[in-house]
Amino acid sequence: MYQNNNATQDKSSHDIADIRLASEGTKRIKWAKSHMPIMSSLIERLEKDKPFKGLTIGICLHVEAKTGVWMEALTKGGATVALTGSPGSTQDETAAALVKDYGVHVFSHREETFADHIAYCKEVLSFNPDIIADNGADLHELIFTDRSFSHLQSTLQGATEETTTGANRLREDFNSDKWSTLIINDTLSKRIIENRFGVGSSVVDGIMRATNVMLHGKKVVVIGYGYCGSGTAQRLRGMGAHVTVVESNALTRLEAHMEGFYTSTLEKALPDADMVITITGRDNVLRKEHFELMRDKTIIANAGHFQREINTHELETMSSTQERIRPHVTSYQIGENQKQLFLLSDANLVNLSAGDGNPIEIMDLGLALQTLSLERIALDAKSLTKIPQPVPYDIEMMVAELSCEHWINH
Ligand SMILES: NC(=O)c1ccc[n+]([C@@H]2O[C@H](COP(=O)([O-])OP(=O)(O)OC[C@H]3O[C@@H](n4cnc5c(N)ncnc54)[C@H](O)[C@@H]3O)[C@@H](O)[C@H]2O)c1
Repeated sequence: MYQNNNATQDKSSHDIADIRLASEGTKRIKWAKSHMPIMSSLIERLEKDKPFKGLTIGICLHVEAKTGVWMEALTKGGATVALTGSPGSTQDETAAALVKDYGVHVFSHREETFADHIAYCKEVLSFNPDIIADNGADLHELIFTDRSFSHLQSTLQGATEETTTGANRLREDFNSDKWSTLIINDTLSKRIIENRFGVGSSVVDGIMRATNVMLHGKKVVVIGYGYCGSGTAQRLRGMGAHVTVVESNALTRLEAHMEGFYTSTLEKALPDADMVITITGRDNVLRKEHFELMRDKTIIANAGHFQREINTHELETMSSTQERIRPHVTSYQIGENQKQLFLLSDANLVNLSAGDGNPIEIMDLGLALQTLSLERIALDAKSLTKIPQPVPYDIEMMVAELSCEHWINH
């Protein structure tokens, strides 16, 4: 078993589905790396410079092949890494490869529940990380709320946070001034390139893989027209769907209108929809009263960070039977007429659960932002103010220039 020098020694080193899947996972990671020129060049440099030597990094990010390339960058850069993912998005092959071939302490498996996820976040924090890289602020929350980890409030050198949801939680719920958290999602490059273009196309891909249904001519309601929702609405329109946007912010709704989308309220839009997608980052967006309005055979999916955008408990309670009819489709029978509603991927992020998540090249850019942010914290945390804040501008511009070099000028 891989020996970790910095972390607590008398604890399990990993918890994954099946170590025998490692060779398949290593192939996936190598395929991803072959399309990640920015990360490949960073890996070469970090292996020489070793900026993370002696440091333990605790990470929460989807355990999939592109993340695997990031793990290679951090371990070759000298770090001990403990990693967990999110419910529904873990590739068990990648998890096995990271444990066996990359020496990462992985706590994650495909079928994990949200309770498992929190237990795994605790496993990661029990390695006493010097730096954390978070996804949705679950690691941050534990450091602030669980006494077992409160000592990290004074020892942590810094953190990154990947998502819109995590950024909202850090600013609205925790308001920490104990260390700097660099918010990857605050960069325009992540918002525009990843959220708009990457999420837009991968959500369409995930829905098509999950259902195998045609999108042309379908009436699709997209709830939330932020960076991810607008990209998703655009890509769905490109596939021939008739898209209606439901957006709570008046200015953003106006933007959707100016882009030529129908805009409406849930009450008006749902009875006529073939498909409904939530992508807001907020809880309980779809509830009992909304399921009641939907017609027979409506397909429902979530692409926002947390499953709880859709109240699956209320959907279960109001249905007489539930049946998994395809690997990513559950049918709920509802009411006297036995209306069927189809929920994709148990309301987990449909692009990561039913598909492979964002295209590889897009995550080459996003993970370069992550890597350089962690390097800045490791080498120069004192230059950063101790609050949640954007990634330093020079890092964002460096990654944008590298992307131009590899995507356009090559
Ligand atoms: N699936 C993925 O791969 C992926 C990638 C990045 C981000 N995300 C997640 O997607 C979600 C959205 O991210 P974003 O960057 O687009 O955020 P954003 O803040 O840019 O947009 C969210 C939009 O939803 C609207 N909204 C909020 N509550 C609403 C409601 N009840 N009804 C209608 N509209 C509502 C807001 O006004 C806002 O315009 C977040 O949870 C984020 O973490 C997912």
